[in-house]
Amino acid sequence: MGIQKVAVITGSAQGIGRGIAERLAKDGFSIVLSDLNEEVLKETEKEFKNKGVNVTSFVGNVTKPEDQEGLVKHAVDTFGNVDVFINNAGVEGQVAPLTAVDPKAVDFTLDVNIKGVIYGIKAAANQMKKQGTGGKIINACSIAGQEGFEMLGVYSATKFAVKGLTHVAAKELAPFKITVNSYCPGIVGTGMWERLDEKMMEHMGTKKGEAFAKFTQGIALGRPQTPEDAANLVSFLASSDSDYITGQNILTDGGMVFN
Ligand SMILES: NC(=O)C1=CN([C@@H]2O[C@H](COP(=O)(O)OP(=O)(O)OC[C@H]3O[C@@H](n4cnc5c(N)ncnc54)[C@H](O)[C@@H]3O)[C@@H](O)[C@H]2O)C=CC1
Ligand SMILES: CC(=O)C(C)=O
Repeated sequence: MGIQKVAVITGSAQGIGRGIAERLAKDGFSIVLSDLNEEVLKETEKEFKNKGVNVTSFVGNVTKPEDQEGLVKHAVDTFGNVDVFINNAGVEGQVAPLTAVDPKAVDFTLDVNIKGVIYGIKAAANQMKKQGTGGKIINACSIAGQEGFEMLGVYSATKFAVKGLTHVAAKELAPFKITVNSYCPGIVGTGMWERLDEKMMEHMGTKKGEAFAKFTQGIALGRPQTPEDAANLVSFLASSDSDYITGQNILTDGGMVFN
């Protein structure tokens, strides 16, 4: 193999982001992990190092443009360049009908899920343009970016925004051979769904585990998704096999939302 390509993944201390980082490491990338949660991030970095992965980490908040610039700078200082940048970090925010949304929760969810992706695209694309060798920007969308889900109105709106940003960035960056796509997972058993399940207890009158089970019943393939399932798609989007694909928001949900 030639020079190792470099992949940066936000929100990669745990959950889907960690699964993506593990897969891209197996695919031969040098890995830049990044997260707000320093403790879990450092533990994950240690585990990757113990497995022989060429890895570094950066503590950062995706809502802060200066952190996104710092993340890219850290990747370049450590490994020389950025080939793939994955805007994975996201939050579920409040679970509530639109008649009960809390303005602070709205701001928080929009900040992380929309502004975080905008600033990530900006920092990554400017670096890739400077390098002049193209690149791949990959965003975390969701089934909720393809169909609105009740009680998840604000979250759904942010994921529809990610879908739109993916279209725009793909058009603007195509002249520089930078492709921009998103992965749209379904019901993935991570910390996010543990919290969603708990928050839904209040509004749906469910017991622990019941909301997750109810949503899972809607999956044609009959099982919840794993981070590895989502990472399989991201691996393809990060590879040269996806070179002729841009501006697409691709479902990986076991058959839940049908386009
Ligand atoms: N879990 C699911 O069922 C689905 C998740 N997604 C999306 O996939 C992405 C990853 O989700 P999960 O791994 O399930 O979530 P998670 O909550 O398990 O992990 C998210 C990670 O992002 C980090 N993070 C949160 N806010 C951050 C910020 N401001 N700056 C930097 N890091 C931050 C957290 O510390 C955490 O390590 C999110 O964008 C989510 O919306 C999409 C569809 C389904
Ligand atoms: C977390 C998420 O995107 C859904 C709809 O499950």
